[in-house]
Amino acid sequence: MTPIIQLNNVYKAYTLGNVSQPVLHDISLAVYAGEFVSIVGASGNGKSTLLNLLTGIDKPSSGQVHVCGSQLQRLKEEQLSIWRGANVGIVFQFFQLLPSLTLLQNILLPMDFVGTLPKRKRLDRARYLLDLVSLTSQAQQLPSQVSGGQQQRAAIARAMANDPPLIVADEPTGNLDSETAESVFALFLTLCEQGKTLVMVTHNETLAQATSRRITLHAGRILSDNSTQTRRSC
Ligand SMILES: Nc1ncnc2c1ncn2[C@@H]1O[C@H](COP(=O)(O)OP(=O)(O)OP(=O)(O)O)[C@@H](O)[C@H]1O
Repeated sequence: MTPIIQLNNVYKAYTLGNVSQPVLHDISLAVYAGEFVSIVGASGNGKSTLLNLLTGIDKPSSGQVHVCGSQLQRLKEEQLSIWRGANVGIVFQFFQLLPSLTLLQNILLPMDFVGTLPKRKRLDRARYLLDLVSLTSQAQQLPSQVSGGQQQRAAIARAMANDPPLIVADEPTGNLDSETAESVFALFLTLCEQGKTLVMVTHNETLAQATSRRITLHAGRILSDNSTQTRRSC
C-alpha cells in the first residue's frame, strides 16, 4: 500500500539573519490511510514545523515530503493552494473562523474556493457537515455567538468541506476545557472511522494515548513512534 504521507530524510532549519537554526533533523516517516497519528513533545521541539511541512505551508531545507500523491516541494504556490484545497483539511488551536461570516458561510468558503460542486450541492454539503458536528441550529450564528467548542466543531466541518483524505490539526483542543476537548476528539475518531487520515499535534497526553499511533519529537528528531494494538485503531 502506498503511504498517504511519506517523508524522506527531512531536515529543516530557519535562517535568522546570518544564523541558521536547525529545527528538524533527518525525519523519515510513512503514514497510511486511516491512521490517527498524534505528535507529542515538549514546546519548541518542532511539532508545528513538521505539520507545516505536511500541509505545504512551509518547505524542508532538504529531503522530500510526499503527501496525497504529490511531492510538495515541486509544486508552485498556486498549485499548492489547489492541492491543499482538495487534499488537506487544517484545524487550528484558535479555530480561525472568519468572524464576519456565519458558521454556514465559513463552511461554504473552501467549497467556493475549489468550485467543483454546483452552488446548490455546496449548500447541501455544508448543511450535512453542520449536522455531522451537531451545529444545525447554529448555522446562522456568527463565531462570536457560539462557544469555543462549537467554534472548533465548525472549524472541523470547514476542514471537511472538500472531503479531503487528510485532516491535520495543530493543538485542536488546546483552547478547550477537558470535557469539550473530549467531544472534539470523539469527532476526530468518527472521521477516522469514516476512513480519514488524521495527524494531530497535542500536549494532551490522554488524547495522544487514545490515537492509533503516537510519535514523540525531541530536539527535532523522532524519539519514539508507537503504534500499538491496545490503542484505538480505525
Ligand atoms: N517561522 C519561524 N522562523 C524562525 N524560527 C521558527 C519559526 N517557526 C518556528 N521556529 C522555531 O523553531 C522551533 C520549533 O518550533 P515549533 O513551533 O515547530 O515547535 P513546537 O514543538 O510546535 O512548539 P509548541 O509546542 O510550543 O507549539 C522553535 O525554536 C521556534 O522558535
